[in-house]
Amino acid sequence: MTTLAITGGQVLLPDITVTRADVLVDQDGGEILEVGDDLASDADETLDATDSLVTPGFVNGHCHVAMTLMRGYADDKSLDAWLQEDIWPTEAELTPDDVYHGTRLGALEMIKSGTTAFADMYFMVPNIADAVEEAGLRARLGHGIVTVASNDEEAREDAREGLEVAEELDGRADGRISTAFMPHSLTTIGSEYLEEFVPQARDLGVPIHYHANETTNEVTPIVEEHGVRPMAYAAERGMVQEGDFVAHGVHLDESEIGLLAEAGTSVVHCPASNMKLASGMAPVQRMLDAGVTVGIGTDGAASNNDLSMLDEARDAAMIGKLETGDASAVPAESVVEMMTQGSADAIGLDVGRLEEGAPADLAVLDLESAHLTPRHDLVSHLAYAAAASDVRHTVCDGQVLMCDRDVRSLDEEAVRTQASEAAEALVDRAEN
Ligand SMILES: N[C@@H](CCSC[C@H]1O[C@@H](n2cnc3c(=O)[nH]cnc32)[C@H](O)[C@@H]1O)C(=O)O
Ligand SMILES: [Zn+2]
Repeated sequence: MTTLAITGGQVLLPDITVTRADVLVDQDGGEILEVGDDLASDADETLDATDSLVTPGFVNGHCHVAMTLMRGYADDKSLDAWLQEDIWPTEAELTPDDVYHGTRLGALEMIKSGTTAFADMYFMVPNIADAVEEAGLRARLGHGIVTVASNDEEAREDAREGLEVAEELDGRADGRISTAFMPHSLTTIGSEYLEEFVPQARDLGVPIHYHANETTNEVTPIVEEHGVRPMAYAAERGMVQEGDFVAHGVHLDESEIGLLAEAGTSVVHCPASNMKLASGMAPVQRMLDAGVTVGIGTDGAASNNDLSMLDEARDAAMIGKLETGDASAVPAESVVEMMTQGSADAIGLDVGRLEEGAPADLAVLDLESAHLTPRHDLVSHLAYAAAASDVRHTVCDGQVLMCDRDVRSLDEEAVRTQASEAAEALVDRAEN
């Protein structure tokens, strides 16, 4: 057995308390052997964690990773205008190579900011899987199905691709890749396609993931056309079941929150995207009170504009207070729980907890900086003060992806150069 020890640090435990401990990892099995005292002695490799905080790797519950290529390309617009005027025309020019390079760039950013697992909805998913495998990350991937602008044949082809991706990529990268069936949203895919294809996804045994209730424009048309709220509409089509997860859930009423809680369908909260696109404020504290599993996601880099879960955690805490008018809502413990266990549970990965037997996915944050001084409460620091650049080591599945800010699984320089070139050529094609 090859072992890795992370020594001398403060460790964030599953009950969201911090204690002084070492972590011993079985690298072959990718599993945590022990969290305790003096575990260093005969490990094959040691990562120093003195004056550092060891946390579970952060879990980004909803993303479109390859959209890093469009970071900063179209800002300051509402969701509909942004998608229709800028994003979709540019995405129409994306090549499989672009998606690969954009995903590698996003993976690099995630490794550098302590994220070890994510859920992703995009297209050309085999190229995404290649980049994930190379980067050493863990992911739940799916093909985003949109039928609004297609004829029947194209729509069914797109839905079939969603099924194929879910079936064929599941288990790739030594099991680090799993899949889901991903209709884009309740308003961008026709009801007849949901009725035909959701049962087939159920037969594959994969979860279903989609954007829901992100803006009022995603609520009103469903109420007008079908006479029920979107979550009831989704439930009627078999899309609100245990293990399913929706992105956003901004405009949810009490009946919908109750439905999600009862079904065991999770919500991935994307606060930065919701603020930037002026979509609204999700009722996160009410969802938590009702027993809904809530995770946190960045959404794509073009509506955020970064993939740092630490930024997202702070945004979640801040907007949670603003939404309720109560400064005790969505406290530090809740956001730290949501960015680790909450997101992991939402996307159905058995990660997010540093304990014996758990997958060895973790991040180590350097605490020796002005903005993390003094150290009254490290959970508070994680939620409110820590930044992506504080992350010094990242480990996924027992493998060291970054050591002392040096990324091992990817050539940082090459990834950035190739992604920049792909992004420039992409925008050129889209504009000419
Ligand atoms: N098969 C579809 C792609 C769907 S992937 C997921 C889509 O979600 C888009 N997207 C990114 N952020 C958001 C958001 O916040 N709400 C809705 N859609 C988004 C993204 O640009 C991408 O087009 C097609 O060929 O167009
Ligand atoms: Zn999204």
